[in-house]
Amino acid sequence: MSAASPSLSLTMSQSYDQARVAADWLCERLGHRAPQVAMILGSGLGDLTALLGDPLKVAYSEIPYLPRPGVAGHAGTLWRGVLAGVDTLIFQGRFHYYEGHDLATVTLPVRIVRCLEIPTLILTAAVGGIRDDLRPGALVLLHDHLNLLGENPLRGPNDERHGPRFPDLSAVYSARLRQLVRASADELGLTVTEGVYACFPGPSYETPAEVRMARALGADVVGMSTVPEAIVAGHAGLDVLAIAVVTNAAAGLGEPLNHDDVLEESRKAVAHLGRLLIHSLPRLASPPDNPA
Ligand SMILES: O=P(O)(O)O[C@@H]1C[C@H](O)[C@@H](CO)O1
Ligand code: HPA
Repeated sequence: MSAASPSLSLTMSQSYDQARVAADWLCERLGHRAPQVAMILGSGLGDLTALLGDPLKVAYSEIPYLPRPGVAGHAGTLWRGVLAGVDTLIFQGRFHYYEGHDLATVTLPVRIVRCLEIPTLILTAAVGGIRDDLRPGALVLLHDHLNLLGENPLRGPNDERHGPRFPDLSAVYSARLRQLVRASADELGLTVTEGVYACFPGPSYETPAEVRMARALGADVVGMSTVPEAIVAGHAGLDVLAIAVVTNAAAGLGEPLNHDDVLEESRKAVAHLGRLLIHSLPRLASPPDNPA
């Protein structure tokens, strides 16, 4: 049932059915009680799974309909365990549009999270920094995005089981969750800023002119993921937090780019991102009317 090669285009209803099958399969394998929080880990951030206590894991290749990630730094393992007392599901690795997948496949993990009835989704990503203060290692909470993919994962007939035809994305990145993380960062003495993510299709890094365009459009960071996942999560009514790790100055603003350097920088950031998650996760997992 799983595919190693890029998939053909799926309708939204087919992706709902696939997510339902995968979620039911995961309930049998990892337990029927819904985890409190789900995370999708970006390039080089896989070592965050070491924070999990009592971990259970399953290879993506075993999960119905999930392809194997084809990019270094994306292991392709799904974990369930306890992080700072919070029952957490972690996708160690994501699918990117540039790998050749359609956006339904890219966002299948998000649909699975919805089918598992997990209310809160934390997206993480490695990014290039455009804003002058964003040096490698900086953590940026996304408060908005520019979808420059030229595609939208919700294109095609809408399936109301997923969400409404015309979802409002004006608050897709939860202000409440961002505020909780900022409070945790303050208590830990960590610097965290906010910014706008511009999503390019990749796999080539942006040109300097594209980075200047993204800056002029209001972007603070650039990347090749996260936005399709956030759109689908917003459509499905999930509470979304997105944390970007700056791994490099965006093209034209620093050194030439390569993925090995991106991985090296994001692996370095695991330590402080991990501290931040350990501190903030109990608050993020608490219902708004019952703060931890
Ligand atoms: O999965 P993320 O967005 O963290 O990965 C970034 C974007 C490309 O896949 C890759 C470029 O180095 O890292
Ligand atoms: O500069 C970048 N551009 C796009 N994606 C990235 N992922 C890490 N750095 C970058």
